[in-house]
Amino acid sequence: MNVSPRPPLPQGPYLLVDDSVRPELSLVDKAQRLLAGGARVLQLRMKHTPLREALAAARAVGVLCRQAGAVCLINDRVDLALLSDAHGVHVGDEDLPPEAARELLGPGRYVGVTARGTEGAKAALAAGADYVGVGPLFGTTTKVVQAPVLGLEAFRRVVAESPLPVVGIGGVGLANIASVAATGAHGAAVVSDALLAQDIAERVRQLAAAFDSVRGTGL
Ligand SMILES: Cc1ncc(COP(=O)(O)OP(=O)(O)O)c(N)n1
Ligand SMILES: Cc1nc(C(=O)O)sc1CCOP(=O)(O)O
Ligand SMILES: [Mg+2]
Repeated sequence: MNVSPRPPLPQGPYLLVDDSVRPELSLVDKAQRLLAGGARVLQLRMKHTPLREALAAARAVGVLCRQAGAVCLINDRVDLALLSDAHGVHVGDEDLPPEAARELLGPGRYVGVTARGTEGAKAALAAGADYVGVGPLFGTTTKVVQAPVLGLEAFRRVVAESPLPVVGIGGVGLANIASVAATGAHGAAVVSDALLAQDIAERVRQLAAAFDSVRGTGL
């Protein structure tokens, strides 16, 4: 029985609204395009945006997500999540510890945590997380990650052993999202494959269709 006051995070593609990819597009524009394609989970990742602009973007994207019925998560910043009434945060090793994020956010919002393996996933559960972002699943040029690429087989083991839903991240795109879904992963986080597409909304539809084509088939 799910006794959590938070509904489970929607399954499938998990889209990042990242300020480092397609910087010529505003964060709000990116979010609108992703949501137009049916994105059900957005994470605002704003590593290069001044804090005041980041707060404004978080508030605007939060409104768009609520209108679309999508979950809005803020990368790193619990303060921005609270001020923008976001649905939650995603934190990693360099951010507030998940226990502190949970303390500030209370039981009604999501806390996602980065894990590099099964032990990290178990620790995240103990710290009050709702899901783990596990990567880098494949090679990525979006971020320099100080951890080895897992590959599908190691990732599959983490998914099988994790006590929390797993969202794979790093190099995920249309070419491989079905194989990520086939591991049993709850979600697949995508940055560049969606934002660099000529038609971002159409790419999100294609990503969701590819994920859904595997989900439930036991492949
Ligand atoms: C879904 C998801 N998983 C992992 C990460 C990485 O978060 P973190 O380790 O805090 O690194 P930065 O994104 O802050 O560079 C993520 N953002 N989302
Ligand atoms: C933000 C981030 N975190 C990662 C991790 O492994 O922790 S990989 C990553 C970037 C993912 O971008 P793309 O989908 O363009 O490969
Ligand atoms: Mg972080």
